[in-house]
Amino acid sequence: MEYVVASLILLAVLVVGAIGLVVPRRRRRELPPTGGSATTTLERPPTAPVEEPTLPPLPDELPPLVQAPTIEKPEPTAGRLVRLRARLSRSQSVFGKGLLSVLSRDHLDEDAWEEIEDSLISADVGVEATQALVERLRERVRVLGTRTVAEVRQQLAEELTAALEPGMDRSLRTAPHDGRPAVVLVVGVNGAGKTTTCGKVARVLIADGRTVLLGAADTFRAAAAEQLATWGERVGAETVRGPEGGDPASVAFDAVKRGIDTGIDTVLIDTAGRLQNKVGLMDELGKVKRVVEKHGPVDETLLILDATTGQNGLEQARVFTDVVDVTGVVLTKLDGTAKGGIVIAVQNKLGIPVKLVGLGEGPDDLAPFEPAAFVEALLGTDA
Ligand SMILES: Nc1nc2c(ncn2[C@@H]2O[C@H](COP(=O)(O)OP(=O)(O)OP(=O)(O)O)[C@@H](O)[C@H]2O)c(=O)[nH]1
Repeated sequence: MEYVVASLILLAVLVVGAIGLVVPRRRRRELPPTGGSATTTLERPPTAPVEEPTLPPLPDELPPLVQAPTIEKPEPTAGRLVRLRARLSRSQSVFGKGLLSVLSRDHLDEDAWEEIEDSLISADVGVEATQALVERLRERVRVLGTRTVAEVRQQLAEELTAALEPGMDRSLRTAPHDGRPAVVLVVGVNGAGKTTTCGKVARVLIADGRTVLLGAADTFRAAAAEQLATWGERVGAETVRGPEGGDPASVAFDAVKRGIDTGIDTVLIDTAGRLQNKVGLMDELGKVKRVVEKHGPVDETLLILDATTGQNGLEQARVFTDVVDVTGVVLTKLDGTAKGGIVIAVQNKLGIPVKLVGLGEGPDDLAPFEPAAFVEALLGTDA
């Protein structure tokens, strides 16, 4: 019995001992390595001293948030009419091919002279101017007797140039004076090309080193002011605008004031298109001019005439001339008509010089008007 009790005690001791040996081993396997230490201290890994991030230095001028529009560099104006001569191709066929081929016939009888008159009238030269021109030409041909094509061409060119009154002053009064900008008022019927002409003239002036401000006195159409401002952005000219439907005279006044305050050379004022038979609108135009003139006289009032409207344009012109004292005509869209003779009619009837001609929709398709170069372009080189 004593042996049994002793064996049981020994067995119990062995079992406890065996458990004691096994459990710590299992625990050790489950625990993460402690580096020999019995206690696990959560230490951060050694770190380098925290440094403030260093920002690169700011540039003197911050780049603009919105990309500024690229300012365009227009072509020089000198010789533009010659460069754009091909645009007169429709008129060229009337003058160069039509007239010259008749004039070069061996015998110029009454029928031939009538044909010549008809061609000139259908090219919008106007009846009176045509008759005067044909009379002079007949006389020269009669006196000269024998005629070569070159001689006839020369005589026709001289007569056409004379009819264009080359002695007229065609300079644009755009230079600042008396400490204030020159003011140019741009007028005409709807769609004649006023806004486009303002933009083209601004380009020319800026290319010549002038500073320009645009006044959007067309307050009827928001799109018109927008169109003008776009031209301004493209060439680097500020545009003064007013609220839609606002008083155009007040916008024009503000534009000139701003031009004076900022020392601008030339202020170009674009007005709304108006029909010459709308009395209220014509009165309004008169008001625009009077209000602007509180700052000083308007230097140039340009009437924009669409060449494709032909003799109708002359009627419009007369009414505008009565209201605002037009100092120069810009004949637009000559590229789209066979009636280049309208230049002669305009000057002949109105006694106002054509100063500029529009020969396309492109930004540089505006040329100073030069009678001799214009006639050369009309007659063409191959005649
Ligand atoms: N072919 C041609 N088109 C031109 C010329 N000048 C202007 N135009 C075009 O004629 C259209 C009318 O021009 P605008 O400048 O808007 O005319 P606007 O007189 O200001 O018009 P409103 O403000 O409506 O009175 C546009 O499509 C121009 O591109 C030109 O010399 N030749």
